Amino acid sequence: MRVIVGAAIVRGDALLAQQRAYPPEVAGRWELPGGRVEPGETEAEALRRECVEELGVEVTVGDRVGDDVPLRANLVLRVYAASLDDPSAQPKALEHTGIRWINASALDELAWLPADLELLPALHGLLVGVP
Ligand SMILES: Nc1nc2c([nH]c(=O)n2[C@H]2C[C@H](O)[C@@H](COP(=O)(O)OP(=O)(O)OP(=O)(O)O)O2)c(=O)[nH]1
Repeated sequence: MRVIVGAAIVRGDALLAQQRAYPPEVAGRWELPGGRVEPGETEAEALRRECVEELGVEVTVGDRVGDDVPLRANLVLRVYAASLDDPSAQPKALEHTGIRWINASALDELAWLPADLELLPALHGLLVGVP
């Protein structure tokens, strides 16, 4: 089983989402930072690497969020909570069209990738009770 890892980065009352620039079929859709786990990497290492590549920020990886979402044969999306090592850091869209910090009320309105829609209840759970 191969794994795509995603980071649910929460700061204050908001979750970071990024908008895909490619491929054309999914350009404009929103997703969590992350990507493929490379050989020899742990899932947390892959997430830390992807957050540097995609956002230019260092993160600490926490607990799993939700269940694995099947993407295709032998491939799943697996999400972990994460936080910015420097809470004042400004993540940048280095490989994406843009990023947004979204609060619970806007979570359901974004044009998420289909797999991410299945994670919305779990992502809401992360933002519940956040002041
Ligand atoms: N990163 C990420 N990928 C997701 C999410 N939801 C979802 O269906 N995917 C899919 C889209 C892609 O088919 C795959 C990850 O592609 P990617 O382009 O981010 O990963 P990568 O950098 O390792 O891939 P590549 O450039 O080597 O092809 O997982 C999500 O929330 N975050």
